Amino acid sequence: MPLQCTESDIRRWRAASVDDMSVAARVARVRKRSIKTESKVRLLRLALSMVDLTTLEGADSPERVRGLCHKALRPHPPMPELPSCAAVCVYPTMVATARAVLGADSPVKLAAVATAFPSGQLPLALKVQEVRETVAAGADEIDMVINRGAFLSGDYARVFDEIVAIKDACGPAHLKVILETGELGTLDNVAAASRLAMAAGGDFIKTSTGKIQPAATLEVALVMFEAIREHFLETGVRVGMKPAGGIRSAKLALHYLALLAETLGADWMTNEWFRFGASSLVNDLLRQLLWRDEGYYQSPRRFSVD
Ligand SMILES: O=C[C@H](O)COP(=O)(O)O
Repeated sequence: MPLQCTESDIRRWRAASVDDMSVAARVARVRKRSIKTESKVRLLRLALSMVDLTTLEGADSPERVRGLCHKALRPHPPMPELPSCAAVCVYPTMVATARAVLGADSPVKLAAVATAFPSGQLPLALKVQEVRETVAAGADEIDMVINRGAFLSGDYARVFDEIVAIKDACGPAHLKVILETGELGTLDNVAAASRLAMAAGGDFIKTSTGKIQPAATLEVALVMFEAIREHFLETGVRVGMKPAGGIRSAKLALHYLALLAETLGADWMTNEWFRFGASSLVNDLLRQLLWRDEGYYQSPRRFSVD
């Protein structure tokens, strides 16, 4: 029997209420924090190990995806001691190509967006079929989008049931549930959608597709961290978090990690439980790491294209 939600669950999610002022104040405090040199190097390396290196363009080609996989495996070949990225994230049509480069037991996971990414506007049966075929082609992780139309018109049960069906279609693959927070309008809605997605079985909750503005923000991430913390306290189930879209600087990545550390703590400070969805963050992390090593910033031309 598939997981079901009750009227009382829906009432609880709908009642989610966020104090926007206190969220803004906490984010402002984190932005002002400075991080000491040694911790900074450690955190830059950690951030590198947490990147889902992403390409989601109509112009994606097998060559581009192969290059992305090599970059994720070894972000800067002259420094083989650097960690690999957590995953590559591609469209379903590119999964077989990526798997051929990564190999069977890769340290870099293979994530694919599915469920008619980014709009999600396809009948559920076709979304389920897309997910099954994408996992069969070799994806370790599926990044699905929620049905925002249903969510915003108040049909929470439909959003819940779709996530349950997609989770079932994932089989052994991990499921990340993209809320597309830039379309949800309020932080209250972000909190409600986070709770709903976790209750429906999402292994991760993810902010955005990267196709809608605003994408990830620290404010939205804080609300989602708090929802994850409450879910863990209530159920004992740990859920991961993936801010995605618009995270391009090492400085911003470190702000996310500071917020993560003070909200969810050390247990979440690993790529098992936290990822950055980003197409062009890696080179700025590398520039900062090499600056620490060599004392000056490298030209972006020194690195392969993100
Ligand atoms: O999931 C990841 C996003 O699509 C990447 O967005 P970005 O190109 O703004 O880094």
